[in-house]
This record gives sequence, C-alpha cells and structure tokens, in this order.
Amino acid sequence: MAAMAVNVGRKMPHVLTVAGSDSGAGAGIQADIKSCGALGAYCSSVITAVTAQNTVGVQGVHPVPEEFVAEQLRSVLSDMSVDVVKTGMLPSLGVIKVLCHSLKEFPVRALVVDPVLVSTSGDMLAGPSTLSGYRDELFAMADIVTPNLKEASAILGGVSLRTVADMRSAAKSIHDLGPRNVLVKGGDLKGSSDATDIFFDGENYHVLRGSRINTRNTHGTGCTLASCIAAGLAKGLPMLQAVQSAKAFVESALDYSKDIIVGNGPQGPFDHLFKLDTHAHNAGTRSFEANDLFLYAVTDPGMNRKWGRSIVDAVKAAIEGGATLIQLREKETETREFIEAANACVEICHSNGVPLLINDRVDVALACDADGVHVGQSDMPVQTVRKILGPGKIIGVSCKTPDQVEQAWADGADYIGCGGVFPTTTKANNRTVGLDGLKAVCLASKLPVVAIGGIGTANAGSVVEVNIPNLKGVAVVSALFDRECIATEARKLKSILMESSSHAKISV
Ligand SMILES: Cc1ncc(COP(=O)(O)OP(=O)(O)O)c(N)n1
Ligand SMILES: Cc1ncsc1CCOP(=O)(O)O
Ligand SMILES: [Mg+2]
Repeated sequence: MAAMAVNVGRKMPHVLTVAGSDSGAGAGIQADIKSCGALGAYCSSVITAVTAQNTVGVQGVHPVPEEFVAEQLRSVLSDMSVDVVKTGMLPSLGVIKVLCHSLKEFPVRALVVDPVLVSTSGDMLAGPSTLSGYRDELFAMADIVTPNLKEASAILGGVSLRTVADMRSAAKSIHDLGPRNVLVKGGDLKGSSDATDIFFDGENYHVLRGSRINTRNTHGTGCTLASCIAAGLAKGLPMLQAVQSAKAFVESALDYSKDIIVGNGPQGPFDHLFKLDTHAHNAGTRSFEANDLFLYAVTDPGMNRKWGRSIVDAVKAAIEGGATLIQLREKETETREFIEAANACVEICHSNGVPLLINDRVDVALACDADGVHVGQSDMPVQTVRKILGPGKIIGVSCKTPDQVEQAWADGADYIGCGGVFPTTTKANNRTVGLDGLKAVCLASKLPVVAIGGIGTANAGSVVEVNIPNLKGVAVVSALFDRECIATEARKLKSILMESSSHAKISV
C-alpha cells in the first residue's frame, strides 16, 4: 500500500466561500476571493449559482444542482483544512440543507453567514423558502450573521427598521434565532450621515461607526465585509476585532475606489486589491522599499541643541554616514521653523535618494511634501492618515503587540516600528518589549519591521540576530544624534549591521 503523503510547512488561514458567481466580479465568489487574498487568507470556493450580472443589474441566475453543491463541499472540506466557512448566495432551501449537512460532517472553526436575499440592484437572489432554512437551521450553526437592513427586516417577517434603536432590537431578535453574534449593517439607514452598524454578542451592543463614502462604486460591499470577517477569524482574530478590521478594510477600499470607472450602470464595483496599487497615485513619489529601514535615523531637537547643530546639518551628517531613511521627530520645534527645516531636509534627502518621514505631524508632511509619516498608537489613526496622504505615501506605525500589528496591516500601514527593544531615556514612559517582544511582533507581521529603542553599536548585532526575515533594520536617535560626530557613528553602526546581517536574514 502506498504511504500517505505528509505535508510539513506553513498552514495558510483558509476561508471557504459558499456563494454565487458574479460575472461582473464586483460581488459574490469573485469579491470573496479577492477580499481574502487582500487580507492574506487562502480562499476556496463552492459555487451555488452562476449569475449573469453587470453594473446595471442581474440579467440571469442559473442555480447549480444541489447534488453538485454537495459534491464541491465534500471535495474541499474533506481535504483542505478549512478554518472558516463564509456563505453568500444560497439560492434554495435544498442548498441550505446540503450545507448544514456538510458542516455537521466536516466541522470548521467558524461559520460566517451573510444572508444574501436581494442584490444591491434590487434583484431577488434567493427564494422566500430560504428564509425558513436560515431561521430554522443555518443560524443556529453560525458564529455571526451579517444582514443589512432589508435582510434583517425580511428575516424578522417584514418589521420596519428606521433607526439605530430599531437596529438594536433587530440584532437582539436575530440573536434569539441562534447565532452567537449578529452584525446589523446600517449602510442604508435613511438620513444617516455615517455608516453605523450594530454588533451584538448576546450580552453587549457595540455601535460601530464608519464614514459614509460618497461613491457609486458600492457593489459587493456586503460580500466583502463578510469575507473580511471570515479572513480575520481564520487568522485568529477575536470576533469583534475581526468585524472592526473588516469594516476598516471596506471603508478604505471604497475610499480608494470612489472615482474608478468600471461599467456604465448605476452600481460599480470597487478595487479590493487597492493595496497593490503602486503606480496610479505615485507619480513623482519614490515608492517605499523595505530595505530603506536598514539604518533609520530619527532626529531629536534637544540633542541637536546640546551639540549646537541645526536639524538640516544633523540630517546631512546622518546621510553622509549612510542612513537609509530619515525621520524628523521634532516634538518641541515650532510649526513654522519645523516646516522650513522640513523643506530643506526634503531637498537634501531626495538629492541623495533617501526618503524623509515626519513624526506625528501629518500637516507638516503635507506642507513639505515629505515621503510619509510615522505615527504611534495614540497619534492620528493610520486609516485617517492614509485617507489624508493617499496611497503613494509611506506610513509607519509603532506596535508592541501582534494585535496592533494585525490592525496596522488592515489599516494600510507600510511598515511597523517596534520598541523600545531596550530601555531608553529618549522617550519617556515607554514600555520596553525586549528582543522577545520584537520577535513576537515580527512573526505576527506581514509588513516589514524596524526595531527601535536603546539601540547602538553595543547591541545592534543582537537585534540582527533575531533573524526573522521581515525584520529589516534599526531606528536610532541617541546613538547618532547624541554623539560628537554623527557621520562617524552612522558609519560604525552601518558596518556592524552589515557584518551581522551577512550571517542573518536582515538585508540591505
Ligand atoms: C521608527 C519609529 N518607531 C517608533 C516610533 C515611536 O512613535 P510613537 O509611538 O508615536 O512615539 P513618538 O515618537 O511620537 O514619541 C518612532 N518615532 N519611529
Ligand atoms: C521614539 C522611540 N520609540 C520607541 S523607543 C524611542 C526612542 C528611541 O531613541 P534611542 O534610539 O535614543 O533609544
Ligand atoms: Mg507619535
């Protein structure tokens, strides 16, 4: 008898979507696969129906025979270690029964049910008989159900939902039907200036507010939100966090895509893969490369004062010594002086091919057309910075924990600053995470990481020895700027980094 193959390696978070195909690819299976891919989850697909649709509406629906839905489910669930099942269009009661049966035979970690009944164009996608299937069978197995207002109303026999208070009682009534959590989406709430959803976990209500993006390109938002929740759960996020980061993803995608033109109808799709867009918005801006983090110099006004140097001279010297990225961290510098210095530094940095970032101050970054900003957990949120600066600029965010790292990725950051790795006197009241904390952050992050805090020539080697591929460099303040000769110190530090990294995976 042939030996069974044993696969050793990295397991990808895996979402199985059980939904209909949208030929226009804005919603359905196609949206689900793109959303999961954008969030780093593998997405397999069981197709329940093939629809002919575009930006005008749904021209036709061709259900897949129930036995063949069952066969697809068996193929995927029996073999592919699915973490989370997400449902979309389930066109008949028979398909719902087949799905429930398969889930009992092949249990998964979580079930996300998006009760798709009507398309955004108003076309019916599931017969009324499916309502009993949802209510009597599928909801009881669901970890979360995500109806919009129309769907919540249909599930509850046509109740009218006009206010946030109505949404709360709908969430409670749907919860009584069996799911562990309910998200009632208020995107269609009349007269509301934002996109308020109600999340209910059986004990607590959470009002989740988001911005309403003014765009025609909203086709597929429901499928995308549910898929992002599923991807978050597959990656191990707790439910509320998965919902929040899914909401953030949808908002960013809508915002990026508000002007794109696909099709001539009233409801366009949006770009799920906006994070890959490095060309359209980047004209004139140098794109970010992770290796820029290698020797990251962060300025300090107190140190410059102590050594009698201007910001500009300090930056020049750091570049002369080989700094690969400059951050102006000018906490006490007056705004006008800051902008003047930043303008001069942009010129110097750009003529040397070194990107320049501004600490905290998005306004200063805009004023001097810097390459980006670095923000911390209590500064302006990354999503807001991204909205203001656009996709072409670099955004770094300070993270001490895997949860913060996950959020930074979902919010559209480019890199993570992790620290203080060692104790430092440069930043007051800053918890030291140590090399172990740095390791945990690197392992959790799909983004490149730069280590910061108490790093200098004596310990830079030990940071490099952490030896995790996405750890790309060290950020230093006092080791350069609180020294007599900045250029000399930068050269020393760089040669230590290069020497240590020739044995490890950190790279120039
Ligand atoms: C590269 C890098 N990493 C972390 C920080 C710290 O940022 P933040 O947490 O916002 O603290 P302040 O620098 O604003 O005091 C950083 N500046 N750079
Ligand atoms: C800004 C900052 N964020 C975390 S530690 C730190 C200070 C790093 O300064 P130094 O390199 O002098 O320890
Ligand atoms: Mg800050």
